[in-house]
Amino acid sequence: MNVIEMKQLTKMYKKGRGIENISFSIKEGEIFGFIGPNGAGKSTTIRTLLNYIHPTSGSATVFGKDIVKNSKEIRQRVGYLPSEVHYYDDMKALDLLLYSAKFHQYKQINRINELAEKLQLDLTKKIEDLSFGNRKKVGIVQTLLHEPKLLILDEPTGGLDPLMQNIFFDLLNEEREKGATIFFSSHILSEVQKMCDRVAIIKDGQLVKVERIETLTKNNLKKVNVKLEDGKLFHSTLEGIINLEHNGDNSSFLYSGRMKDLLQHIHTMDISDISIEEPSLEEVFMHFYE
Ligand SMILES: Nc1ncnc2c1ncn2[C@@H]1O[C@H](COP(=O)(O)OP(=O)(O)OP(=O)(O)O)[C@@H](O)[C@H]1O
Repeated sequence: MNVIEMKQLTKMYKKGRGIENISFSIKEGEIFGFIGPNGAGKSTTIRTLLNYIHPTSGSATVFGKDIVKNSKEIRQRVGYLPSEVHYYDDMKALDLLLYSAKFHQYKQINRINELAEKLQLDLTKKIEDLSFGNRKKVGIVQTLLHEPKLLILDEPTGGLDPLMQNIFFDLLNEEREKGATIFFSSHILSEVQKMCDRVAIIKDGQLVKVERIETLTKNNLKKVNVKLEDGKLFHSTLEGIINLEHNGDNSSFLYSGRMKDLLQHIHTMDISDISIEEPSLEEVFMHFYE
């Protein structure tokens, strides 16, 4: 079953484009990444799905329900973490979270303490006295506390130190094991690579690609490192070679053509060392954005 389904979803702001004709679906139980640089349209897509802003055209469903007609029900069933969390500053973290639990008609109040303990969050403090990262933790507890079947997370790791990011990802894995579907946006590709089953890439408001993570990293593109004898530098005009860089007497590049062509091309060169490896998602991503 598709938990999220978008069909030609479009949002035009008065000042210009937000997103155009975005169509993709997310299946139940998937961890799905949404990747793109600043201003690409990730937040616009997410906010449209939750009906905080209205689509200009196209449609979408969450849990099979129309995002405009059934937005109240959808918001109640989803755990949504916005990229920037804004709260009533003079409330204590615990009071805010109790209020939130009530909104979701959630009764397991112990869970607030359990989550706060894992995230090392002091619930007795007022929101205004918390650092940016600790406010983010309040947002994370708020998002996870009612054990939603769908988590929609907009740049969830911003403000968390690397140790805390790992704790957060452990929490997400726990939710996934319980059967939750997770949709999260990021511009940090390594975390998407670590967590997600599939990824959608968005650029200038348009969908570039939806792909399984393995396919994306194995999709023909290779990272090649070469060292020539006598400290000579590698140069080539072979089609498919991009991003050639020299570091000392090492050369590296990305190659997107047939491997046979590359091997035929270099076999007469005085190569002293070579490695051909899978590129990182960052490198794959750069390739799409050339
Ligand atoms: N409220 C708004 N009014 C007008 N234009 C907006 C508004 N919000 C976003 N935009 C524009 O829509 C486009 C997409 O922005 P959006 O915030 O969705 O991108 P994003 O991928 O989430 O980026 P970021 O990572 O910076 O949050 C941008 O060109 C942005 O300037």
